[in-house]
Amino acid sequence: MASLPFVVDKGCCSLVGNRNYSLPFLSFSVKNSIFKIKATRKDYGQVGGADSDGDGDAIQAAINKTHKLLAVQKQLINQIAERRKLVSSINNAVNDAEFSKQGDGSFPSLESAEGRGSDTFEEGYAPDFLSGSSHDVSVDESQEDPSPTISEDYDEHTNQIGKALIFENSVDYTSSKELITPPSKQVYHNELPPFLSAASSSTPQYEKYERLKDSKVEEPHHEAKDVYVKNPPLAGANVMNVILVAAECAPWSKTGGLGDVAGALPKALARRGHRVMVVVPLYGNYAEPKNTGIRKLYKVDGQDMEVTYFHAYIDGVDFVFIESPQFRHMGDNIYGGNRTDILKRMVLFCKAAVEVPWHVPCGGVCYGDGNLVFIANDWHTALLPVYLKAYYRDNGLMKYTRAVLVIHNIAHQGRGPVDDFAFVDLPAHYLDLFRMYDPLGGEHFNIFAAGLKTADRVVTVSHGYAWELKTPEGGWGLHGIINENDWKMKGIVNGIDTQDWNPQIDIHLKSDGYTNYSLDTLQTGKPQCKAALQKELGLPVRNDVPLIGFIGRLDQQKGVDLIGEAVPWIVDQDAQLVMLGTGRPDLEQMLRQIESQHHDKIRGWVGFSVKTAHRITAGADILLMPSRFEPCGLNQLYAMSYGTIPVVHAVGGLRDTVEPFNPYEESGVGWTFDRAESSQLIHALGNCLLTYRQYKSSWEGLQRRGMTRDLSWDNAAENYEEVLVAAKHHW
Ligand SMILES: Nc1ncnc2c1ncn2[C@@H]1O[C@H](COP(=O)(O)OP(=O)(O)O[C@H]2O[C@H](CO)[C@@H](O)[C@H](O)[C@H]2O)[C@@H](O)[C@H]1O
Repeated sequence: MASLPFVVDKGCCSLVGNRNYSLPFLSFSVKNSIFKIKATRKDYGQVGGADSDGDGDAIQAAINKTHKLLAVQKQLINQIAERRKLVSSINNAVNDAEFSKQGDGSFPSLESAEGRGSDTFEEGYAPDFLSGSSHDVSVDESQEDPSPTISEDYDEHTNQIGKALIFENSVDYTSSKELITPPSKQVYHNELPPFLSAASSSTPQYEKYERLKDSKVEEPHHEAKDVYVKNPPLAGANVMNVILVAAECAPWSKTGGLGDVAGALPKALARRGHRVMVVVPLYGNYAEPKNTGIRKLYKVDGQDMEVTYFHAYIDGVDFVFIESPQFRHMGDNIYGGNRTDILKRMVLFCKAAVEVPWHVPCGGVCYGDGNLVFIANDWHTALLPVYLKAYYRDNGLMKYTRAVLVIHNIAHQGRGPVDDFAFVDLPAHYLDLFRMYDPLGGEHFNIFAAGLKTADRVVTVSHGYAWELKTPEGGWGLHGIINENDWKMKGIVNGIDTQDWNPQIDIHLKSDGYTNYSLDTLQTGKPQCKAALQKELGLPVRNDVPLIGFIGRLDQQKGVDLIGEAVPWIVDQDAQLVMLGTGRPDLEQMLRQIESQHHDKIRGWVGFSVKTAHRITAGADILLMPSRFEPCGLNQLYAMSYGTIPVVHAVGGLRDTVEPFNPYEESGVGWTFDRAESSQLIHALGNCLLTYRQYKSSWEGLQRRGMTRDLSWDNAAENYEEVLVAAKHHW
């Protein structure tokens, strides 16, 4: 029997004989393990049509060949199955290591998860408070994406526990000589799922698919970081699904540092190979996210509230936006409204966010609740670990899902009267988690307290702040709980987004006379930015005056009033001062007043402008941060990377990150002072100005050390990973 070379294309498999016979068209699908053999009479006729005398023989020969071909196909199918098993076993080996404590080895299935409503919980697992908590509303048929259905098989591509959501329009997949695992195109329609691109790229099957895949992914405004696709996951066997949940996320929504962290940390975790999602409210009409068509109802204060899920995939991260009338147009007032308004918004947000891994297919596949860790942030999402426990884990659901709570600022706790408990919709015995007493507030309801108690792990944003939180002064009434939970607490210093905050590529320095610069071009680039800033703000354009900057929320925390007290001294120094901020009306008024009193030297910009923040960071020589407390602080990190010298109160993260200048050893990156007092600020700033004016080489050394520091999120992400792993193994 002559060998029959294969001619393979993506849609079908045809075979050509050595006598130019066209052999029967065969197609099969590996999807759902159903194989279809199509051989029409016409096809057979063509096979035998070469020799009319030998029609019978030819047909018989063709039939024999077809049988052989079928055997070959069967063999190929078996090989595919073997490959699938191999990939599956690789993934399972990873998962097994993580889930070895699981007992029966079973995973919670998405099927039961899908049932999230009371009618589909297992008998006896239907918590009263959950029934009606979320309902399927509908999937909008008009959306481009087809409705997902549950596939019959476990899909090893998804690294997913439970049944995978597969889109109906998936194409049949045919074999080739080079066996390629059915491409995720079947499952992910036009994009490579994030966890696959990094986590699984080391397996040959995926590498082959890499070459085949349509490289077009949704990339609205960031460039793809395909560089990561080729590397094996840095996280190794610890690869997991991570969902960061926050009330704000840059660049879409930001009132301060939380937005920056929510926009940047997930990308760093994704670079380590994790499958990472951010869940955030949709406050406006953003360009990037697309409506998934998936809608749900959640009860808040007895009323059904509808949410719709939007999705964007950017820089290896799934961004899921929760749209609801409650969030619409709140972008400039994220924490605004009265106490119960914001409480209800956060109840809705947390209820919807905790079920995102069940409902929202990202690249076609839901995250599922196995091998999953949530990262909640501040009091706004501190209800998430509570809901995870009360609604799900107490009821045998989401058994393998964990929650880490990050403290960015303990000063805001979600406090209210004990009666507020009614809004959070929890079983009565949960009240004790929220009930607090302190001498100032008396008995009250405290959301941060409940979150800290229920989270599997707690992170705060610097080592210094982790220590301060345990003191009565730094814990703001929660120090007792924090001390009790010290065993699960860790300080991790924030990083910075080196794409957004990088003087070499900063998009805000590309116009109006500003320029990008690096360490090599610092001596020309930075003065140019300084001149552009002075010009833009209408200050005298002089390179010889030190330009001092401040950027931040105008409140008690940031110590902006201390700068106000130091203004008479500052203007006597022949220096310029530029302040940007928004917040307390009296402090906003202070900014306006000092500007009008010293119009030739001071600008007080009241408002929120990301562009201006970048330009001040580049154009200023010195950045002041006299914060009374500062959990981490990002502006001093941004300043350092732009060659701008920080002068800071040595507290919290500022102490951790600003090593004081030592003129004898020529070390350090800035100046610090020990007490939040204007006299101390003046003393430190005085030394700084002296060095600026008289010790140029020391100044350049300070700039160089700041600019060459690794301030990226990559180190922090590795530390977060340790916490996530610890949470995962916490039972
Ligand atoms: N008027 C304005 N216009 C434009 N941009 C403005 C602005 N005011 C502030 N910003 C920006 O907001 C961010 C502020 O970040 P910070 O970390 O300094 O403070 P914040 O107190 O909000 O964050 C809390 O969370 C973060 C993150 O964990 C901790 O670092 C911090 O210590 C803690 O208080 C910076 O990106 C800054 O440029």
